[in-house]
Amino acid sequence: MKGLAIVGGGNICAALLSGLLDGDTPLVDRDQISVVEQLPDRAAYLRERFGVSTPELAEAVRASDTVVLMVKPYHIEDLLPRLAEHLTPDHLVISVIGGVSTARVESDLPKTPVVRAMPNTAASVGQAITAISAGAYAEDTHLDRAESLLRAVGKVVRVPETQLNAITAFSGSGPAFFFYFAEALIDAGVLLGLPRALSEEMVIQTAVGAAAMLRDSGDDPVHLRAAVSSPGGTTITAIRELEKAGVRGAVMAATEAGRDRTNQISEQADRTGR
Ligand SMILES: NC(=O)C1=CN([C@@H]2O[C@H](COP(=O)(O)OP(=O)(O)OC[C@H]3O[C@@H](n4cnc5c(N)ncnc54)[C@H](O)[C@@H]3O)[C@@H](O)[C@H]2O)C=CC1
Ligand SMILES: O=C(O)[C@@H]1CCC=N1
Repeated sequence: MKGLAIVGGGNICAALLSGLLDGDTPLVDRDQISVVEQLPDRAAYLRERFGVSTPELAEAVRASDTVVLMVKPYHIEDLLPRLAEHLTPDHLVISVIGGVSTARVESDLPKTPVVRAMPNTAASVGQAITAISAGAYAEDTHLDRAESLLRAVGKVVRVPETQLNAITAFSGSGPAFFFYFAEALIDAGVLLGLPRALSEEMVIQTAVGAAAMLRDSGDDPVHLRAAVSSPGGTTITAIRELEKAGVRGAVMAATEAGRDRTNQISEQADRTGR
């Protein structure tokens, strides 16, 4: 890689930078990374925290062959025409922008290879799952380039772009759903009379243990839950309450709502295209 330019230095950018640069053997040389961030205080934080440079757009694009877009969907109308002025035929654009299609990004750029990617914030600890799709001008070599970058911060799967709006609301948002459940369980421990710090410690380690079992045991969640649920015991008694409250249906409805919101963002973005 010649250099990596990231445009938009917010939460997902910080997660990617943590995953790439933290640790004893950084996966990418920090001298090769520049972040274009419009808020001066945020740019200063990124320089201080990650040791990356924060130049203007033109300079960052000139010093790179890969440009990662990490702005909000409503930022693209202003950004893409300015980006187009600085791109060369050697550039690959990786767009992480939720709900914005490769066709919409391409519509403001000069026949540029675009790969759309949906990671999640677990990139910060090298445990993301990222789905990627190629745009009209991206070839396998471009997908390979995007994959090798994103593999440095977790797993990568290649999917048809038609699945990416669902995936945005599913694994893109996914960590938030697990954090939400952890929050609820910590409060539940407090309700049962445990000190909050102890409840938090127990919930975090229980989540880590359950995640490791899901990944490593070779068993599916149904069997793993059955093995915790003794006949006539405490677990099944508690699970009945989750079923009565419709938690399973609520999870499905929540992801549908997220997917619908992503579709709405896509339509709004398409209306601003050329
Ligand atoms: N936060 C997450 O977990 C994930 C976010 N995404 C996607 O990543 C994108 C960014 O999300 P967040 O980081 O959460 O948002 P954020 O609001 O934290 O960060 C966006 C940053 O872009 C900057 N920015 C906007 N326009 C700019 C421009 N023209 N030049 C330079 N900087 C500019 C803003 O000042 C802000 O710091 C969104 O499109 C979102 O859908 C994708 C996967 C996961
Ligand atoms: O909430 C959002 O819009 C973004 C997309 C996926 C995760 N965060």
